[in-house]
Amino acid sequence: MTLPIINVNNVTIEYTSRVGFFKRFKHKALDDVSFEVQPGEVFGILGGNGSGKSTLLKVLGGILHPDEGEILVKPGVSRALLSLGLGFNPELTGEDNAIISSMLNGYSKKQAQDLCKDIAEYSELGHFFYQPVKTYSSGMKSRLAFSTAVLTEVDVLLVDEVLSVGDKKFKQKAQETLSEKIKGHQTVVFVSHSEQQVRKLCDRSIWLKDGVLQAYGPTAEVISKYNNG
Ligand SMILES: Nc1ncnc2c1ncn2[C@@H]1O[C@H](COP(=O)(O)OP(=O)(O)OP(=O)(O)O)[C@@H](O)[C@H]1O
Repeated sequence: MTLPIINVNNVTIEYTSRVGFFKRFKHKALDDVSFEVQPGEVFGILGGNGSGKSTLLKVLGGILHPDEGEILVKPGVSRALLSLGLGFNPELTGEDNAIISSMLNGYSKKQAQDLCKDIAEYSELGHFFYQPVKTYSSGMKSRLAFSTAVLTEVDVLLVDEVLSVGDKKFKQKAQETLSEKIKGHQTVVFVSHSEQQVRKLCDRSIWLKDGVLQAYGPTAEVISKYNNG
């Protein structure tokens, strides 16, 4: 077996929220979670509402840092998180957000500006591409997020339900592009409520329940446990 591209070791994330002037509520969104993602594989994260899937994706994307445990990413590996409404500055235009995203992924300003033309075309946002993101609908934000992440070459794509919004035509185009990337051995970590999508796309998967890992391995086996549990 090759060396993992991402190694998740005993990761725990605890959210603290204020529930009154003197009271705080603590909740473990992830509890001692461990698994590995191999280069070139499509890895699925299954689980019901509130099970910790999006939190885990944010940890994998380096946006959240574990309270306990660690995440080891192979040196030099770039990651992009495709998630609705995350990471965009609402005051900036789609164009500026796309440029910043690509530059955060290691592109020079000139390279990012060149790529921007492709992102504008792929996203089919028309003149809205040059308007502030706060004027976008959720479907338009998802188009911008998908187009930016998928056209910027990154080593690991972290996909969070982005494919579930947008109109039928764009959704189909997005799925075809993702399939092409997968055929080209793109590493993808994929969160979905849809068992069929995970079954179709993912080699291996995990199932999370209340932040705790219930199953880890080949997707068919994980789905069978998910359905019985
Ligand atoms: N910023 C936050 N502050 C406090 N609690 C949070 C926060 N974000 C998430 N949680 C809690 O952490 C748990 C896991 O949330 P998360 O969004 O990761 O779940 P999920 O599996 O992605 O859910 P869904 O399928 O509904 O999108 C939930 O109980 C949620 O209420």
